[in-house]
Amino acid sequence: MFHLIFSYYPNYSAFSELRVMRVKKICPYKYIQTFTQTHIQVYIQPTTTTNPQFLPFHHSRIMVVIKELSLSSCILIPAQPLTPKSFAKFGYVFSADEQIQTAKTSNANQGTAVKLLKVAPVVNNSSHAPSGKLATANWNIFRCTPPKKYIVRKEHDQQVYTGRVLERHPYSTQTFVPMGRDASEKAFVVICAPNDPNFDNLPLVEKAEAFVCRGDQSVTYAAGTWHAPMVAIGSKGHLDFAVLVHENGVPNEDCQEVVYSPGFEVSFSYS
Ligand SMILES: NC(=O)N[C@@H](O)C(=O)O
Repeated sequence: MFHLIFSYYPNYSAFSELRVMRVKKICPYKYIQTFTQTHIQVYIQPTTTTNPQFLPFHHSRIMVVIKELSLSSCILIPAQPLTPKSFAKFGYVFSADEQIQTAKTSNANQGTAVKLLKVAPVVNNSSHAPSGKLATANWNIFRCTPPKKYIVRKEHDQQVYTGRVLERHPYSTQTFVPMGRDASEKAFVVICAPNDPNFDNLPLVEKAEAFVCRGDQSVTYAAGTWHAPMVAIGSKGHLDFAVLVHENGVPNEDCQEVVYSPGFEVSFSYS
């Protein structure tokens, strides 16, 4: 009997070479990393020695690829600095230093805190989901490792990240709050694309935009906004995010993905 512990959908034939693997004490995650950003399924065959605590994924996680698209030409997206204004078409940014001048505020904590009110929405539209299964608000933590394999350093400190996936959470906002990073750091890159009304509201990747984000900025993707999986940058190792999203456990309603071949490129710099 096999357990599905991590499920991505293949977008190339290598998946057919995937062997069902016996879990030893290696982390199957390393196995997943041998694939590029595509979708694969990794099964395990529990053995008597398999101790659940060694299983990195205690439950199956289905990412549903709704489309695989070929790009006829390379798309290069120059990243811009993230600000509430520059990101407004895709969602919301909260960053105390930027919003303390503009947000509605009140006193709190017996006068020892300034409370910035309603700096970003929290949306749960799961009542409109086909399954009718209501989602719960979940705080998850994403420990993001910079995808060094997909970032190439060019001349003049230019970095180019190649991404191949855009995804959306059709019925929920998703907020990423970086933890433990300084306002002075360029800590992560977010990539978003508008819907293409002429193509089933799939991403209009030619109009995608990218944003370099500081360590004190949080982003909220509006419900249904196409975005790339989080891209941590820099040389400080992993970047942890507290992530708020509504999930009902129905894969196609929690997260839909579009996979591109070849990928799109995002240029950014650390200076
Ligand atoms: N790809 C991926 O993990 N996306 C996350 O936003 C998620 O939890 O769905």
